[in-house]
Amino acid sequence: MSKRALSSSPTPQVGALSPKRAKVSLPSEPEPASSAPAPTPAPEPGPSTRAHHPKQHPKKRKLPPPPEFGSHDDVLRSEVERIMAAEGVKMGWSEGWDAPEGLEGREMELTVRELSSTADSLSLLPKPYPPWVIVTPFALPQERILVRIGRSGHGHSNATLLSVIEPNTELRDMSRVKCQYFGKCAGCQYQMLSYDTQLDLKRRVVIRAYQDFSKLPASVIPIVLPTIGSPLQYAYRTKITPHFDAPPDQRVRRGGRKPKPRHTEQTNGNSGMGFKGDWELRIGFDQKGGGRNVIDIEECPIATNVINEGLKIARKNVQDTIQNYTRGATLLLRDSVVIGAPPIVADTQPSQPQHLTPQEVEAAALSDIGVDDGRGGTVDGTAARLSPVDIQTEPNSGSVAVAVPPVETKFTAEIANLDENAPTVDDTDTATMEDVAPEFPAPDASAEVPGSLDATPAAAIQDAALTIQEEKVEPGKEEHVCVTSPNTTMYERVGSFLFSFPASAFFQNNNSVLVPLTDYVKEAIEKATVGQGQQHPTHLVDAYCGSGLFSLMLSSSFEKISGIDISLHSIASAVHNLGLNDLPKDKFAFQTGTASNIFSSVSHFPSSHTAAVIDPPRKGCDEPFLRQLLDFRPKVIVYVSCNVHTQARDVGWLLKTQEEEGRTEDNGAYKLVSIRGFDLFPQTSHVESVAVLVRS
Ligand SMILES: C[S@@+](CC[C@H](N)C(=O)[O-])C[C@H]1O[C@@H](n2cnc3c(N)ncnc32)[C@H](O)[C@@H]1O
Repeated sequence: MSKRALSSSPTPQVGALSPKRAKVSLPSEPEPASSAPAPTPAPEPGPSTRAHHPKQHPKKRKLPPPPEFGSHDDVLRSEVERIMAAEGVKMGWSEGWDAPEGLEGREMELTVRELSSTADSLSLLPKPYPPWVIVTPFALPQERILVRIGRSGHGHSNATLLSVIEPNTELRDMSRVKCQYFGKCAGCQYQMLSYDTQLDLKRRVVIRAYQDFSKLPASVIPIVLPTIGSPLQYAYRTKITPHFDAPPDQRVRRGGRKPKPRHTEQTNGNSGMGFKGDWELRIGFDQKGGGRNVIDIEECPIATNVINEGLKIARKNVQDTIQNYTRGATLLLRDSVVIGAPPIVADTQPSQPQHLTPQEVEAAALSDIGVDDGRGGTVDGTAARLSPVDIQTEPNSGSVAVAVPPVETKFTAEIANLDENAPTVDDTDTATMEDVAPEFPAPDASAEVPGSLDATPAAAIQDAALTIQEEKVEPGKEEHVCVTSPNTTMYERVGSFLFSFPASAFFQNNNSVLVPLTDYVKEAIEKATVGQGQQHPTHLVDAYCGSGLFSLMLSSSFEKISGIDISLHSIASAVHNLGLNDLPKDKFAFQTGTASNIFSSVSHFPSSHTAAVIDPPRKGCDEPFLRQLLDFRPKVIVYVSCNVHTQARDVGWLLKTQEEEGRTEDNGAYKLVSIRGFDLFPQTSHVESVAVLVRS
């Protein structure tokens, strides 16, 4: 791909790219909303259009608080401010809230200026409008597009793409699109692009993140290396969480009150289920820019085959029992390997609904990647409600609904902490392996107990809610099942290692790239030490270790390994995974607790011979952790993150703070030696970033 194809020229040379002028029909072009104001032609340049210039609002508007650092909205804010600054308009958070008058509801043609790190196209209103950015999903740089302008925000208005009048044929090829919902669903943004282009775009996201969010001078930021691609670009996701609403006439809030019907609710006049009024059950994901609208999704091509098979059955279960729901809920579907099991017979008998504890929600929601829905998901993804990859956190509940349809009994998918005896995770709790292992929840009698080598994994994986045997098992390959119950023990194989964890817990969602990713981390540590003529570190600190992915995958290179995670279940799994993989338990120490607690327990580790792998959730590390990391001074730090913006902030903090404290290269200051993206999320704008810091 030429560099120009992605460039951000304010006056794009559309003709030079000889784009076809044929209009591109999007596979799922949004229908014009009937309530939208009548389209108004874009103003002709000239004095007669002055009425469209922004006016001061007579009354002062109450501004929303600035977005959370590194969130979708924060990244968009930064990009809008950069474009406005290039147009001579400097904006702090309190400026730039007055959109040109009469813009909302207008249809107009625009030329896309560039693609944001949130995968939205950014255009400027044509002259004689004042500088004002229009944010339109699913359009590409230099394309001429027809949009309908929607709500405005800080320095910008959101728009719906109605058609691509003049496509960028260097980038866009609609025959690449594999999903019938593309262009509507909030999950994927990049299916029309070649995979190489996707990887280039992700590299650019990493570059911009370090430029704009690290506060570091360009001189200390190394050249960002090319993004490593995912071996699978479709059928890779091992977890999806579609959701649905309860029928309006059945909905009950906590306390028994009936909620008001939502204005955005779409009706078709034919529920076919005997409900009063017009309502249609939709089980799926958020519509991009569609408020709370859910798109009914029958299959998701980025999810594995076994998940798509599971989705069919889970959807049928919900359709057959929707009359029992008084609240909406979220389905959990995860792909698990079957370990040494006889074929598991599909059991589609629904069981009672299950709920996660707030601790499980925190661990799961904070650590998962969210898909941007253009409505401002927070850093931890919890506010990006209805996306394909989020566990849904119900407002004010602190728990997650997992829709396992009930039989006969009417129930409220009430999101309360039912499990009062659930183990609590206190920040100061630093239980040892022995402490946590017995508390691992054994969802059913056949479930295995961590630490026990006599477990019967095949039985443990039997999912009361739904198990589906994958139809075709290629010779030499393992069987997979679709797990829907949060307490079921999952299995994933990564290289020669086997990992188990409860279905409610965090595990990376693209298995196909985990060997390249963990190999890369291993080699980065080696390169930074042995490659520089030094000794390989003997000790490993694995902060935010989950169920032990990095600890186990890197174990052959270290003598002692210590891991910490806030999730009790993940730590119990990490301990159990040692046994599953025949690893010596005395080499490892896993503990539950907040990440900064790791340092007091590794004071005996020789810091000059210690490597630290840190892999926090999207919100990044907190300052107490970074402070102690800096004081502990491991020889190498490998920072892995699914949010490069918070990673850039944290790396910036480390380098700036050591400088303020008088560290230089001569007296052991860290140097940022490499940054590289990994594509764990093909077809989406998300990127995993790996930054390596080494001290002298
Ligand atoms: C992105 S996941 C990484 C897990 C693991 N490294 C892996 O790759 O499977 C982040 C992990 O951080 C944990 N976590 C979240 N907040 C934490 C905190 N304050 N202290 C320690 N762990 C935390 C979550 O439970 C989750 O397991």
